[in-house]
Amino acid sequence: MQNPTSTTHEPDLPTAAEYDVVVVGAGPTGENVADRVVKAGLSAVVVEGERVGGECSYFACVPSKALLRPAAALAQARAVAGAREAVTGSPDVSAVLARRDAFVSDLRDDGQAQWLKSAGIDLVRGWGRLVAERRVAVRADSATTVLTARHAVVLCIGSSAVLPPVPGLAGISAWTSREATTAGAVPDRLVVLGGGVVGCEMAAAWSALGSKVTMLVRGEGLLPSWEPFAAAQVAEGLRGDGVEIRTGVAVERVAREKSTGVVTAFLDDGSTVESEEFLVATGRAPRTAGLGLETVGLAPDGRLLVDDSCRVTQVAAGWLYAAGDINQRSPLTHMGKYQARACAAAIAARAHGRRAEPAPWASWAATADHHAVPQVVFTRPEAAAVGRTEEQARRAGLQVRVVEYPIGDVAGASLFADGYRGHAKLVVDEQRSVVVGCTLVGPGVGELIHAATVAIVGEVPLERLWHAVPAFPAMSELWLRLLERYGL
Ligand SMILES: Cc1cc2nc3c(=O)[nH]c(=O)nc-3n(C[C@H](O)[C@H](O)[C@H](O)COP(=O)(O)OP(=O)(O)OC[C@H]3O[C@@H](n4cnc5c(N)ncnc54)[C@H](O)[C@@H]3O)c2cc1C
Ligand SMILES: NC(=O)c1ccc[n+]([C@@H]2O[C@H](COP(=O)([O-])OP(=O)(O)OC[C@H]3O[C@@H](n4cnc5c(N)ncnc54)[C@H](O)[C@@H]3O)[C@@H](O)[C@H]2O)c1
Repeated sequence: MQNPTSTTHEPDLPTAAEYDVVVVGAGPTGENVADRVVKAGLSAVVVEGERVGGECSYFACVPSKALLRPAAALAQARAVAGAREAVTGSPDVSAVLARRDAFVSDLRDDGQAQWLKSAGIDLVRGWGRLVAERRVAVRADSATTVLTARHAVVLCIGSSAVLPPVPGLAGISAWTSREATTAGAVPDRLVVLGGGVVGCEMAAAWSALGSKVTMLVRGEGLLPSWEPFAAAQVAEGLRGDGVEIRTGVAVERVAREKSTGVVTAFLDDGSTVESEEFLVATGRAPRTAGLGLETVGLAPDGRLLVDDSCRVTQVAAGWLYAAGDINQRSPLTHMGKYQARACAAAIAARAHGRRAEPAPWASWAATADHHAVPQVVFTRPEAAAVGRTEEQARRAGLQVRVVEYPIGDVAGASLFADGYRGHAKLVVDEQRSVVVGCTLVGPGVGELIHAATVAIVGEVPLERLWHAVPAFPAMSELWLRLLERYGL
């Protein structure tokens, strides 16, 4: 559409600029919204307060996987006779950290900023704040820029770690996922509070690099929203690597001894745990504080409710959107990028005068959020899931049938690793004869889960899935075995 217009006033007055779309936050979600609307012929500016690329690129997905991969590669080689003999020693810590640093570009965002430019997207650095309908003020270096959106403001500002109200926590320089993914040295001992995905992955990563890790978990086990067998096998893997997992415990207070730097956690069972570092991995919350939501009639720290096109339903006139972690629908990078594609399609369609009602599976509807959110936990063994667990499917009132299979019995798996251990569970909606959920645990299963995503999204009847023949001897022959066990 039109090119952005901009007016520069006296130095102490705000600079004003107008775009079709103003995106706040240049994480994976914001970058994709901007890219897609520009490709659709609209003008776009992205506002970023920290680094272009967001949490994912520097403090989350990328560095955590870079930390985890070397130990996984070693374990894979050690699982194959003939290769095992060539592998000696343990991971080279400084090489692992150097590779991690390279993956996060030493925390510099020049490359991603350059990509924005090459994609025709303007960048305004600074923290954005809503100041009125379709207006975002950005303050940086004592100057303020006011950006006006002709069609849409899209909030893609992500989430930040939640610190629970544990007495003493504020005074011990506790790690959050940011420190856990960027640390430059291996702590002798690390305590991890929380048994979710961050807790499990960081326990695996730092334990493999030589830290003595203790996980403090308030519930009965790890990964509470996963199939119990998957959580149990991840716990078994962590324990096998020397991680101590203490379940059913709460931390009453923490303190760091000044002279030694040692942190002591005092638990509700009367025991204590000491460590050099203490990682809080107890979930994340949207970064809505200070965003100026009240200036457009929303509660200042309130939850943003969105429809399937990510349009905020509490705001009249439909100009405000929220995509990615901020809307709490599916807080994962790939789902944020998916929402970005849907949201951008909706904005572009509406800008061109179409209603773009978010009907299920329309290109402007993030329908998969409700049915097929894949996730891989990169522990050893890996766990991968998509769709509903058996319990979730039953709670949803579906007529459920479950099929399970030991992945190690698949020829491809036994060739992949000697004595391969893994397990698969398929949840079938009997009424429609379609897969609604799948959970896999075992080495390399992260690469197998997409087949289940395709089956769920495509609502492929099992009788037709039968004709999707997996190659021999690949691990994906698991699909044949599952369908045979189902009775086909
Ligand atoms: C340790 C860890 C590991 C993870 N691993 C994975 C994984 O393997 N796979 C996966 O799919 N997901 C993973 N996640 C989740 C993933 O990081 C998030 O889902 C993803 O980053 C969300 O993207 P986003 O664009 O919505 O937000 P973010 O990546 O958080 O980006 C938001 C951006 O907005 C900016 N911003 C915020 N407020 C403002 C403002 N007012 N003005 C201007 N800019 C602002 C921020 O600086 C940031 O750059 C992980 C998370 C953690 C913590
Ligand atoms: N591989 C991946 O896909 C990946 C990796 C890391 C993070 N992530 C995403 O990042 C987000 C954050 O992950 P996370 O692990 O921090 O959150 P989470 O919600 O997955 O897990 C938090 C855990 O902390 C526990 N907890 C909460 N309050 C507590 C307290 N006061 N004391 C003790 N335990 C407490 C919860 O019971 C839960 O088990 C999630 O959306 C996750 O999916 C994804």
